[in-house]
Amino acid sequence: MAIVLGPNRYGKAETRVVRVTKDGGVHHIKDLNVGVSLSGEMEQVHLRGDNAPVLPTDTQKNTVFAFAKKYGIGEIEEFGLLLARHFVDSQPTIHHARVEIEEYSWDRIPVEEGPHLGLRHRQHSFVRNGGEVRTALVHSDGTGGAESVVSGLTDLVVLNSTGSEFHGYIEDEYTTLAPTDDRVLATAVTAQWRHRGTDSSWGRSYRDARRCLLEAFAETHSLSLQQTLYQMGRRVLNERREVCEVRMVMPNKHHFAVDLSPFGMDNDNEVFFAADRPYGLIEGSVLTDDAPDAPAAWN
Ligand SMILES: O=c1[nH]c(=O)c2[nH]c(=O)[nH]c2[nH]1
Repeated sequence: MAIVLGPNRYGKAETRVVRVTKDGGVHHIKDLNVGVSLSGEMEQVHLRGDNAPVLPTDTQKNTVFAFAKKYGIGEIEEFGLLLARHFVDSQPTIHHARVEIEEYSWDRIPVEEGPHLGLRHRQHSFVRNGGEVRTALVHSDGTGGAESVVSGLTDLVVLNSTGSEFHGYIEDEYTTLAPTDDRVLATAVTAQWRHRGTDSSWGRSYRDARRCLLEAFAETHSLSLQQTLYQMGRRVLNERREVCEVRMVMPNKHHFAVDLSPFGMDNDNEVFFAADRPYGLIEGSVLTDDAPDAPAAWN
């Protein structure tokens, strides 16, 4: 029996880099969490501990900081491509780079929240935006080689307080769920969308895709979260032709109407118990029929 080395990769996970760009007194902030993962000719390090082909993960981390200074941080897809191409192009032993980025957004402290703040402070004081996190996943075999870009977001928390039904499902001997023609539908959307190419107007594309997800969630009269998920993906694909596949993960954040009859009160879908677990977990992808197969893009 022979034993061989299987697929492997290595890198520095979760480098937290904050880049402040100073335009006179006006500062801008980019706050990222960057994961780098490299693969290539790594037999000898695994088999013999010979580190000759290894670009240390410490160096990978330093490269993230150095590139933040040297090139600044624009759209995260762009920064991901820049890093991924650099690792493969500069190191003969590295054949593939995967760069995963999360972006946390900061807002300037708004006038309503800090009416007494002077202009100087408004230029360099920020409040963390508690909303969703923007994401990017880039794969590159180097400049001119195979590449893929997947954009996305996590934790986009949305709720429809009506316009949602759920009935007509299988009823077996264990079913207790009552059918409903009016319920709260809430979820925390994780969505990722795969681009056909590697040069897009990343910022515009992101904002539009996010808007499509929100509009479709709000506008779909839902008979199930599965149906809503499909409509959300469909909307992105219809409006953003540079995107060919959308994958979504949506927990059903159940809101149960509380029985207030013991207190002599009715409850016309006004008071809910927001359960945190267990929750239904709805996952699915929506793609165009000409979407090229690209399982590696999601790796
Ligand atoms: O939108 C829903 N989809 C389901 O599959 C499901 N199952 C369930 O119990 N409630 C719901 N809601």
